[in-house]
Amino acid sequence: MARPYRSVLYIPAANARAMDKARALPTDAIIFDLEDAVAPDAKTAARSALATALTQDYGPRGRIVRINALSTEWGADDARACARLPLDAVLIPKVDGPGDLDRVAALIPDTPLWAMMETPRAMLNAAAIAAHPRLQGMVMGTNDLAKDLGSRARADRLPMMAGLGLCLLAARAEGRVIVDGVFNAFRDDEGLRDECAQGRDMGFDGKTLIHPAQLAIANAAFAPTDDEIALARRQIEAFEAADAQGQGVAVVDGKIVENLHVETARQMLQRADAIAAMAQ
Ligand SMILES: CC(C)(COP(=O)(O)OP(=O)(O)OC[C@H]1O[C@@H](n2cnc3c(N)ncnc32)[C@H](O)[C@@H]1OP(=O)(O)O)[C@@H](O)C(=O)NCCC(=O)NCCSC(=O)C[C@H](O)C(=O)O
Ligand SMILES: [Mg+2]
Repeated sequence: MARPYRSVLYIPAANARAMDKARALPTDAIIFDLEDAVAPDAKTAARSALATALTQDYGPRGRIVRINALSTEWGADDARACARLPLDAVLIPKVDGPGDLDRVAALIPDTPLWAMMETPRAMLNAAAIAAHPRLQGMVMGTNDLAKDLGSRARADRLPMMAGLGLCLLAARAEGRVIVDGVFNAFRDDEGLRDECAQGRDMGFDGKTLIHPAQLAIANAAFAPTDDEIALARRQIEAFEAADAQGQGVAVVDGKIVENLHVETARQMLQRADAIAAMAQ
């Protein structure tokens, strides 16, 4: 069963207390961050603290490590350290194209790779990045993207829409996971709820988060609701009954249900099962 990624919490790898605390947090996955959340003079200590933290049990939570870019003085050592650590994926920042994945893949033979989608060039190369054979997931880096675009922050995220849409199309074309960017105002619950709803409507699997207070909102926003689950069950039941009578279409609540809707309904039930399994 595919793992859910409703909530993906960044934790600075320099913060041993927060990494320990995360073992009990209701997050689907964790990004242990060696990059932007760690100051330059704390990079080496953070790498050691991360190695210690990863000896602990994180239960069903996905363990993703964001390394520094290979163009920095820390990137290659980060990648070599990750090759020896128990983790589920390595997240590469500032990816511009598939060559950036090749270079990290050469240092880390087996672990799945994820790409930060946060440069204008990455938006234009999204299809090639998504098609890289080692890529498992994409994370939107909307802060860096806004910086490079020179765009203004807007509640409706209009300036982000072209990039978000291109990355979603690319990820879905290749069957990759894709997680939305962070919401910086971590005490603004209403703003976060709105942005999660927008990301969910667009098709993202979940949202990256910066504070534990954001977890419950993202987990709720990206999970199927009880109504959606009930409707999915009724659609499957109605379609199977129609199919048994040689008909290719059923009607539920005044709307047609065809094969493709049943596929969506089954995927939704699988997602609900995967979420329920996280809670056990
Ligand atoms: C934003 C913060 C600096 C706020 O920290 P703080 O002031 O300590 O918050 P609180 O006092 O409310 O914390 C309460 C307790 O929760 C723990 N905590 C806080 N944040 C986390 C976390 N992320 N994971 C786990 N636990 C966390 C505190 O330790 C407190 O615990 P306790 O002491 O037991 O009471 C801080 O939240 C933070 O550093 N957040 C992460 C920031 C980060 O990782 N930034 C980089 C990723 S975002 C990014 O790079 C975007 C992307 O690349 C782009 O371009 O868009
Ligand atoms: Mg960034």
